Amino acid sequence: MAIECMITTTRSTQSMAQPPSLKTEHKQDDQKPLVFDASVLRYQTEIPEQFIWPDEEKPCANTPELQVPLIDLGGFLSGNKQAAMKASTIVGEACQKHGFFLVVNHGVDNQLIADAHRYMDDFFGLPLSEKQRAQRLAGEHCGYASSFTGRFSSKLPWKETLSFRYSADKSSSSIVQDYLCSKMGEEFKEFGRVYQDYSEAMSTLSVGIMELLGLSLGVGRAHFKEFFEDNDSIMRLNYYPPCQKPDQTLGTGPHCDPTSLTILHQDQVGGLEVFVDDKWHSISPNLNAFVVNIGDTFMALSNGSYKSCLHRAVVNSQTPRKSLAFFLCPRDDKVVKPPNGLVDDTSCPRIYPDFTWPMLLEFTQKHYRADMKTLQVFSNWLQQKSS
Ligand SMILES: C=C1C[C@]23C[C@@]1(O)CC[C@H]2[C@@]12CCC[C@@](C)(C(=O)O1)[C@H]2[C@@H]3C(=O)O
Ligand SMILES: O=C(O)CCC(=O)C(=O)O
Ligand SMILES: [Fe+2]
Repeated sequence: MAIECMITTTRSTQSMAQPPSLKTEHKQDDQKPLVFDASVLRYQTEIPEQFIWPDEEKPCANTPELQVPLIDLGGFLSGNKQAAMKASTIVGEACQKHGFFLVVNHGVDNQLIADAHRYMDDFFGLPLSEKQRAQRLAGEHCGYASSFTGRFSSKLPWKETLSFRYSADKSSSSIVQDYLCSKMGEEFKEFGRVYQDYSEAMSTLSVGIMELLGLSLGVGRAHFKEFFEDNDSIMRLNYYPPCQKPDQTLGTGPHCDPTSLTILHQDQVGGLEVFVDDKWHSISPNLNAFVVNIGDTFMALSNGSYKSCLHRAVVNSQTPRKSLAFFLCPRDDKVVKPPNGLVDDTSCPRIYPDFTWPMLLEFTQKHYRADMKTLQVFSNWLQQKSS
């Protein structure tokens, strides 16, 4: 394995040694703001230095494929007990190792998935000034972001994103459509409807997967299902334009999702990588499958037994890549603590303190450039604050 494919522990140890407030990165006032406009950048032979990643984090050639189980949800969703037991055992093994698995026969309409991809092409194909009608504002996590140019000044991701909030609360049945129309105009009504429907489908699927995770952890189907039934989640459209120097940059830098569960649909281009057994592995595209991964919040809910694993996305010089990510999050007031069945004072003591999702979200947004060990750093910070 090439040395640049390895991640040394030095970096994360250094991060943890400093108070999180020191890790906030500010843009220098005297710098001309950098703009990520793919329609302009594609005509340049070099890429701006802010997008060039350090050698030890650059993409590697010949990444091996990650062996992730393909879970057939068909039997489980239609109430077949044997299928449920089989699926929960396989999912449990994957979650203890790296937290990634694929689901097929998930019940989500293929036409809806295709529409969600098609409307992404329309949106990200708009001129920058039009996309900026939905500009993500400082300190917020929703809206349109062309890279993270306003937020960080180095190791910028080669991507554009459009993010919005989804709420499973009955009184918010058109929250996605209303938000997108309010930002982009009434002509985006159909666009908004597609992502409203898609987010709803993801919410339903994620609650189903929560039942499976509850079974696999031995706490029963109901516990996590009830915890997430009224979820207040985030939907993100990731668009990775082709890059003339794909070996120098990253589409999404190495990170663990701080959220609870991510359901990702990647197109046929490929680019998702996961860090397992000290090296990067790719997850091959499969249009019939969703890639599911455990996030930090669920790692805390499982008292550390299910892993939230480092992942990233690489880009290529030829083809734009798209992925649709639904980040499941609990309602704001829910206390994140593992069920009693997963805690034992002697054999399985609590690893993380109680917190709420807005606390962790604020931490990742305001105090820290979260990447490798967000949950651990956040947890140390909480414990230090309360002592
Ligand atoms: C680089 C990052 C952006 C992100 C926070 C993070 O440090 C790692 C994960 C990203 C993510 C994914 C889910 C939604 C989001 C708001 C979050 O909590 O974690 C985003 C963060 C972001 O875009 O600011
Ligand atoms: O695009 C991908 O494959 C990964 C995106 C991702 O990890 C994220 O948005 O959190
Ligand atoms: Fe992610």
